[in-house]
Amino acid sequence: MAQYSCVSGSVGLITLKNPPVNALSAAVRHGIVDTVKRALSEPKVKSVVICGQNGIFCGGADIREFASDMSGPPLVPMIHAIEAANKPVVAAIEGSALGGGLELALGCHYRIAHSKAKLGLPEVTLGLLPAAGGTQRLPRLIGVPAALNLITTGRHVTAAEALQLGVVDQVTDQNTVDAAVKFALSVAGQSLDARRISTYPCPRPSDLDALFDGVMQKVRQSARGAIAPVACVQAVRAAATLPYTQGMEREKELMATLFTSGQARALQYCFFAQRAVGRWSMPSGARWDTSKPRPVHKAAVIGLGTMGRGIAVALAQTGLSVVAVETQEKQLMEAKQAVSGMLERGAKRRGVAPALDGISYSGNIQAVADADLVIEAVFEDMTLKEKIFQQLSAVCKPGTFLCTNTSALDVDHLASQTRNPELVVGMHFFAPAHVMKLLEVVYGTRSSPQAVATAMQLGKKMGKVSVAVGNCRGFVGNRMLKPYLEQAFFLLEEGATPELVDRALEEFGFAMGVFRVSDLSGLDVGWKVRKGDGLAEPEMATGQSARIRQGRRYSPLGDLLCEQGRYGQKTGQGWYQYDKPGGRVARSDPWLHSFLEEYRARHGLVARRIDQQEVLERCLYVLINEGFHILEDGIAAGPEDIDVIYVFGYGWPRHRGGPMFYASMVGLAKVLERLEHYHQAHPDVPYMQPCNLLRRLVASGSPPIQRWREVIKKLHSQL
Ligand SMILES: CCCCCC/C=C/CC(=O)SCCNC(=O)CCNC(=O)[C@H](O)C(C)(C)COP(=O)(O)OP(=O)(O)OC[C@H]1O[C@@H](n2cnc3c(N)ncnc32)[C@H](O)[C@@H]1OP(=O)(O)O
Repeated sequence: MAQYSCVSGSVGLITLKNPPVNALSAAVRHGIVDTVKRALSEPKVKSVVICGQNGIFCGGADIREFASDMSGPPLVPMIHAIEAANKPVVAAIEGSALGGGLELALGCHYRIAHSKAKLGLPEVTLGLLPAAGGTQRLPRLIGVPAALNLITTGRHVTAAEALQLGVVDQVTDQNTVDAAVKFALSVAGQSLDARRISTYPCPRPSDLDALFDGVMQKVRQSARGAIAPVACVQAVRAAATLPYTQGMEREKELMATLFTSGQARALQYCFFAQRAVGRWSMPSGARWDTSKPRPVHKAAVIGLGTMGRGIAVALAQTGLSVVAVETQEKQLMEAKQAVSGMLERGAKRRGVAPALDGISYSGNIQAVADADLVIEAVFEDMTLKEKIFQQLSAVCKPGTFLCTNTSALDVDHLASQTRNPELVVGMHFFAPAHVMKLLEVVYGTRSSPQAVATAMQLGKKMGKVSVAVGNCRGFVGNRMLKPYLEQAFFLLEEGATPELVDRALEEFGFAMGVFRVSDLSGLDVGWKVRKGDGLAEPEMATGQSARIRQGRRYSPLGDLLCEQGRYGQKTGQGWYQYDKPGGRVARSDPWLHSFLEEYRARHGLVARRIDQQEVLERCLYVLINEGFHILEDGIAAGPEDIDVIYVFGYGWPRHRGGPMFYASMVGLAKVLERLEHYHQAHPDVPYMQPCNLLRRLVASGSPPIQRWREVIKKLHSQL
């Protein structure tokens, strides 16, 4: 709703009220229409101020309404009526003015922002475009290049940048509503002819075609198949080439296509999923709202390899006091330099002072004695980790939380090495740890809710999207990756090439296909794991047993490449070839193709034609199937947890919503049918056997993803 009052004798003050972000719900739009009418009709009112309650102007249209029939006054005529008013209307922007909120402000005659306010048109991140005149007014106000940048990226700008760009007229450190009322009093009675943005001519850059062609090319490249950024460019082009009314028609037309698209549904699902994962729960019933985190002032990192360095940087950037421990002297010296460099570069980018003094270094584990929380980040070697957890348990002050950055190992086993297993949790960061947004917080059977709450809160403080998950081999992300990688290898055996598989996955929207990622992260990483699991032994790569291990189909292709020293980018050769060791541009490698042909001949495999659809179905559906197992096992509390992990940690295209959402869009019955089909064709691949939960969901009519938790709960109660 919107509340109306008359202040300072002649200013009509309209306050948007819809906690928590004053979204423009139908009730709020009704309120605005009514209160604006009232302000304009009251003779004593000479000017108007629009503000939002509780320090936030407006978070835009109410995204929850998009799923239902949109009723209530539409935004476009509402904003036109404000712009057409014959009394000055001033927007008092505190907190955020985003999406429809900024479009509302652009319909006002003046905009005054608090210095801490953020403004933006983030519709593109929801699969939409600013369709309440944003694509037509913003370029008229700040020029085409700047408008294109804001609209196609959806980025939020500070009040200072907004002032510089010309989005706002004034920035204040004082009470924004008071400043706006004072301003409104000063402009009462003045002509508004030059204040209606829709009447401005749109500045036309001389190289208009070149500008739009360049932007369109860049946008298409980075969009990875997302349609909204492209529509945003088309809408701004309409502003630059058509009269305002026709531009508005084009904006509406483009929005109509986006609004009902699957991509918009996926992106809006991601928006809410990202927030839902913060409301974590554990099978014990412990929850986010009943578990109190303990404050962490001092944190420690053990092991300063790539992961440890990134974690130390991320902790220091949060403002914590950090102790970084590395027992190998040479590595410690190198790490000191590397961490300082990372902190300096990060600080420069953010325009702040580097937190160099926040970190102290030591070669002795005793240095962590007074830390509130320790993150172990040494090699993936259980014996080494066991020793460290025993030492930590002896060295640390009572109550210190002991966390492991393992990406797959047993958190319960590590906890059993300590005196207080309830203080142990996994904090699985993704490389590079100071950049990647995802954090898996892994609770073991004995982890206390307080330990989980503390790790989740620390993750949030570090700017991570933290997801609480249960303990199993690979947790959620890496567990699901295993069958996906396995299928990619099998496809090569059956006739595909790395290029074909990668192209299918990249056209689907992944930033990189599976083989390019493997070259980037190093083939030796997986090789080491497979050796540890007793799967990869040199003598096993030949003869009858080469393609069967532990009773199931196995592909030794990755092992064979490693045996040849082809570790990927770092050695200049992997699934592709590179100019030199460390080179980044992947080129098709004739050697690899001959190697695959020889391999197939050796094993009596006849190459067949494999199309992109088979690549996608096999790679993605086995990954999704494992996701259903994870839900069935209670390792993830809901599909949102899995989807957020895949979008933020594994490059799953956000406009496809995450693997579980994607499955719901494809149709669960179809996913089941294809898995059954492939399992029949490949009975020696257990990952293809459809999960019971998937069958159950299909049997119960494939409910929408928002209702899967009910089916899962029922399943768990029957076990
Ligand atoms: C053909 C039809 C034409 C229709 C025209 C429709 C026009 C659409 C234009 C738009 O305006 S689309 C919406 C654009 N706005 C946004 O994208 C902003 C989204 N919100 C945010 O970025 C942030 O929430 C915030 C405003 C910066 C505040 O951040 P903060 O960290 O303080 O809080 P959150 O945890 O993010 O949010 C709190 C709570 O509020 C919910 N919420 C936030 N924004 C909206 C919204 N616009 N609509 C509905 N709900 C919103 C959020 O989901 C949280 O609730 P939850 O229960 O925890 O999920």
